[in-house]
Amino acid sequence: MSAAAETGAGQGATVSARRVPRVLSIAGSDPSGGAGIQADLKSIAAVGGYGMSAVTALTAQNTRGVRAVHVPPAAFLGEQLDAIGEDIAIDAVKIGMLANASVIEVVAEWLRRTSVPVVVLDPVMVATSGDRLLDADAEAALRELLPRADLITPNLLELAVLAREAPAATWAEAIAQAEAVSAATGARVLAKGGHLPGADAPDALVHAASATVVEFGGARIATTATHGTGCSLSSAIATLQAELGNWTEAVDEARRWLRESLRHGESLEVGGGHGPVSHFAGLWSRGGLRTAPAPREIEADWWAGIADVRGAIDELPFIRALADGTLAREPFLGYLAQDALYLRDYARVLAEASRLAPDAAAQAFWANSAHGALVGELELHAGWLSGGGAPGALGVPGVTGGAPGAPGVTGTTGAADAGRSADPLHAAATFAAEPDATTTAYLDHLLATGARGDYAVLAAALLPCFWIYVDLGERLAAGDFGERALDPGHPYASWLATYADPGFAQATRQAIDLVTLLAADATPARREAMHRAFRASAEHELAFFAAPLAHEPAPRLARAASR
Ligand SMILES: Nc1ncnc2c1ncn2[C@@H]1O[C@H](COP(=O)(O)OP(=O)(O)O)[C@@H](O)[C@H]1O
Ligand SMILES: Cc1ncc(COP(=O)(O)OP(=O)(O)O)c(N)n1
Repeated sequence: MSAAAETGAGQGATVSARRVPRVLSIAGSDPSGGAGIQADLKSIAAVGGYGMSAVTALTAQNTRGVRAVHVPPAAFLGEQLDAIGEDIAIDAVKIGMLANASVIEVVAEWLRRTSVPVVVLDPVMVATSGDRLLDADAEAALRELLPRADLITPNLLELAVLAREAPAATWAEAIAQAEAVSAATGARVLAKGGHLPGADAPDALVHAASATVVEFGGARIATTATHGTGCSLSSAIATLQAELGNWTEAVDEARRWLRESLRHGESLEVGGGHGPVSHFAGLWSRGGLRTAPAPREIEADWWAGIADVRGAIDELPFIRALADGTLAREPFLGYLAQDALYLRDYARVLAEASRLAPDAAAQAFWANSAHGALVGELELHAGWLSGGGAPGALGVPGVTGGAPGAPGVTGTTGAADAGRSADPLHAAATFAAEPDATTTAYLDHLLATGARGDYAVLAAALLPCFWIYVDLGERLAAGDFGERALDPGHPYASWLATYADPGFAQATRQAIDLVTLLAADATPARREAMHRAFRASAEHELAFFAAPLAHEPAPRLARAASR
């Protein structure tokens, strides 16, 4: 029967799924880190569990073999088990090396009075090196313990001992032995083909009570790094069973993880014998090793990373002339005409972000921003472009329009107050101009980012339009560009007022929080892609501000250091 064919008969449905299962390994110590409790704790963590360990025995071993075994008094194992069990709810137990009959008795007695939902028993008898890890006279005690397990995971030689037969020479014989052991104990048995000769390394989950045999195929991986594979597999299965509550799925996933770890074992270069598997290879390659930066760190880092762009914007003749009121009307209106064209498509990209957003709050935020960019902003533009005059006055109530390109704004604008444009979105003058090369380049960047469909990267690309304008507005309002910008008689007073709009500042705060949270949760590669998109948009902002007075010498960009 294939894994997919099993219907779930006898799947151990009593197990309640737990996101981070608390898993106890009762096993021996391998100081070389490849087998025993060391392998168990790594395996439990690697597949998503919280690992604990009660040590049955200390071995002196490395990748070449076992040199000595020391078994502390069994009563001390009992103390370890009680200390854990009396304080911590245990979702699964994995049992490994038990050393002798006294140790087995302590474990059996503890299991009798402890309710553990998942018990996986790896009946460790002899290491691959040939060294004994269980006293010969302890086999009978081990047999007594077997029915306490939900799953037993013997290798080929251990299976033969448990079945009281000669080691299986074929895979079919191994499955037959596993059926016999399952029938005798009531437990599931995982027959393992690791010690079989041949190109395949199959496993089979055998359950006599439900007459099911689920086979897991797989080519043998050519590696010497097989030390501790049995320990690692059984711990991973215990953890995954506690999480998934389905033996077939737990074994399937544990095997997929083990095979990936086996493939990377040799690259660890641990020891000259049979080295360990690389328990975290998959996590290391997929998740990265460094702790992700917090949203606030990303905010500071990205902002510092465009210090050069912001500095260059501050020095632009357009910004300086806008601030001190000397900007001629023609370049100002030219700027507004391009900004109107920009906003029309920027709103489309905001709407695309809303479409891609994974939750309702983000969806509403981007949709509201798209609406604000179209309605609030374009009304303001239309007022200037159709009438050619300054709409409204500084501080007109209800003027909640943001800066050019600033979304997230609503309310009556100066243009509406001036009554010049009843329907700005259709006012011919608003969109009369052709987009110039700078506007086209910025929009191409945003539209292409939107079309690629990566929500986080798109959100990062949209952010500079909020952030740079609000920063500029706050500093203009604070007089950083000269007192003239605060003068109600300034020719562009009502326009400058929109830069410092509190509603826009609030929307910008939301956008920063949203994007930096996405970046903190992203993989390093994705975070980097977000950062690149953010930086590119910031550079487009600079070009956009420079364009109206492009004949003036543009400031040079001295790129700021960024992480
Ligand atoms: N070279 C290999 N390639 C692929 N899988 C392997 C290899 N060696 C062992 N395994 C797998 O590792 C797990 C442990 O098996 P095994 O080595 O038989 O047990 P033990 O480590 O208890 O002796 C099984 O899932 C087995 O199929
Ligand atoms: C302390 C300790 N426990 C168990 C083993 C056996 O490990 P296992 O996973 O069965 O694999 P091999 O190392 O025997 O291939 C051990 N060596 N030490």
